[in-house]
Amino acid sequence: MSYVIGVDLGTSAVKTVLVNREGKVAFEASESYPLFQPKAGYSEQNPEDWIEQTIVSLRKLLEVSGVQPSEIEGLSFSGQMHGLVLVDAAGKPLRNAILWNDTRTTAQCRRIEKVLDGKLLSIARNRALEGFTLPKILWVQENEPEVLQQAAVFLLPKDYVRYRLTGDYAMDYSDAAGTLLLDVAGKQWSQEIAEAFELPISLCPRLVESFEEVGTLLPEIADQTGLATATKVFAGGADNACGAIGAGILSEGQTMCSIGTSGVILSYEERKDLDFEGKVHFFNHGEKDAFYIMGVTLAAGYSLSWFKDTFAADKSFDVLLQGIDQVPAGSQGLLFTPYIVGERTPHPDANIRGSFIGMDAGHKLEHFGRAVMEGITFSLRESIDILRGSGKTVTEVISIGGGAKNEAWLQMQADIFNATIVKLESEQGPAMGAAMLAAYGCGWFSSLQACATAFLRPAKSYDPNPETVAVYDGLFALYQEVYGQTRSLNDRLAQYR
Ligand SMILES: Nc1ncnc2c1ncn2[C@@H]1O[C@H](COP(=O)(O)OP(=O)(O)O)[C@@H](O)[C@H]1O
Ligand SMILES: O=C(CO)[C@@H](O)[C@H](O)COP(=O)(O)O
Repeated sequence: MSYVIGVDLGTSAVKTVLVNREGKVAFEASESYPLFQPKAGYSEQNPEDWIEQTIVSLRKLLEVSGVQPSEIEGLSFSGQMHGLVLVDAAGKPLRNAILWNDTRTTAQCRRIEKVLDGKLLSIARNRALEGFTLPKILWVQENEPEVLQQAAVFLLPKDYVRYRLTGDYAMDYSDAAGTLLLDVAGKQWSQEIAEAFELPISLCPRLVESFEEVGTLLPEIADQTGLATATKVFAGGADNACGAIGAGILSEGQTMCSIGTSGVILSYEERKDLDFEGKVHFFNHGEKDAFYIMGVTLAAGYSLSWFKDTFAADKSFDVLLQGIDQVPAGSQGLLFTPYIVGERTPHPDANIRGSFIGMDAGHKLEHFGRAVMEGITFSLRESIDILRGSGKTVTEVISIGGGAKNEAWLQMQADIFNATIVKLESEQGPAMGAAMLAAYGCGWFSSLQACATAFLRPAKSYDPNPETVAVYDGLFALYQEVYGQTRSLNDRLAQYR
């Protein structure tokens, strides 16, 4: 039997899947690593933690599966987007990685808008948001100039891991699109944007397609993981592009909901000249010359894990969520907004923070748990509404990520989105998408679409219940008011954080 491996470098953990020629996940492994928040709004990881845990995860995958290294033909990656890894001439990281959910860069976003004005949207096709990479590079330029001076190249998280596994620098278009330095439609680094901020273009690595073979494993990595040096390595893609591939979002009209640390509503797009005025992100897909649009909730799964860790640390997710289907839709008047690290879509606002509105003495832990899940899902509904408002029809949504593990949450998505929710056999969308890039790269299929047809199987679907849809429609209107009503309060509270 032959296999491919997908490595998903997430924010909470690295997940690896071993997939056979039929698309069956033969084995999966996961190793977590810490997130450092030295100040409010800061979010960093140590790139060395990614390397150590990726190696452990790959080794476990081989040991537990008993598969022979020679049976594994290829390996590819999916990675958390936007995170800045600056490396020196010897390939050593110069500081911790600054992650996608770090919001320290508001001043740099305003600088980008002032310097580039309308050019930003016409070239990079996205607004200046705190999470993107260029504002992070400018933050280092302004605050740690000695670090930027020593930098030979900047990489994104999974590109750094791939570099350590193969010894080569590269970045694929889908991940490069989230830097604000790429001419998204033209598929090349923007000299104009780099020059506007006095950044040498040599800082940008070689651009490749997600399914392109970029090397094989270094002997020391083969030694540590048990894999063969001949294993082909394919570039891989941004976790949302890979999630889309792993959910089969490969043609017009298909929509995905991903609840990982962040939350994403994503729709396939082949028209490169569409203008959403920056209301949603517009990025290159992992499929050649295709694109996708998406809206992002910064703290989706993260709101639930924050809630669990803070108020029910002794409980597993399954135990915490056990009683929530006994609580009626609307959590008996308790509303939550998931702005605990700021927000992106539809409110690009680093200062806004979350709220529980309507707390009553009768509310129990399960009301709060349900309200948190409803608030996260309402936030994602805002992105669904933007898609619908742009003329797209959303009647079916493929749901992936950690949030798709819970049945009640899947039904809640159906009722809040008023669409049928489909869960696939594996909710490991991004890791599966990475494995599919390797399978296609190895020549197992003539296209990613053909690979999706062979690999992806629906497990269950959840239809909206019209009565619950009506309840949620009413509550959603109230939810939408909370941002405006709490905005100025949060601006004034910011000084106390
Ligand atoms: N059993 C579960 N039920 C509901 N939600 C869960 C469960 N397990 C994990 N989650 C949610 O999924 C999130 C992690 O999703 P995952 O896709 O693994 O994230 P990432 O790729 O960002 O590391 C957690 O923050 C949590 O909110
Ligand atoms: O910033 C974005 C997308 O723009 C996030 O979606 C990151 O890519 C992190 O993803 P997860 O760790 O939640 O999968």
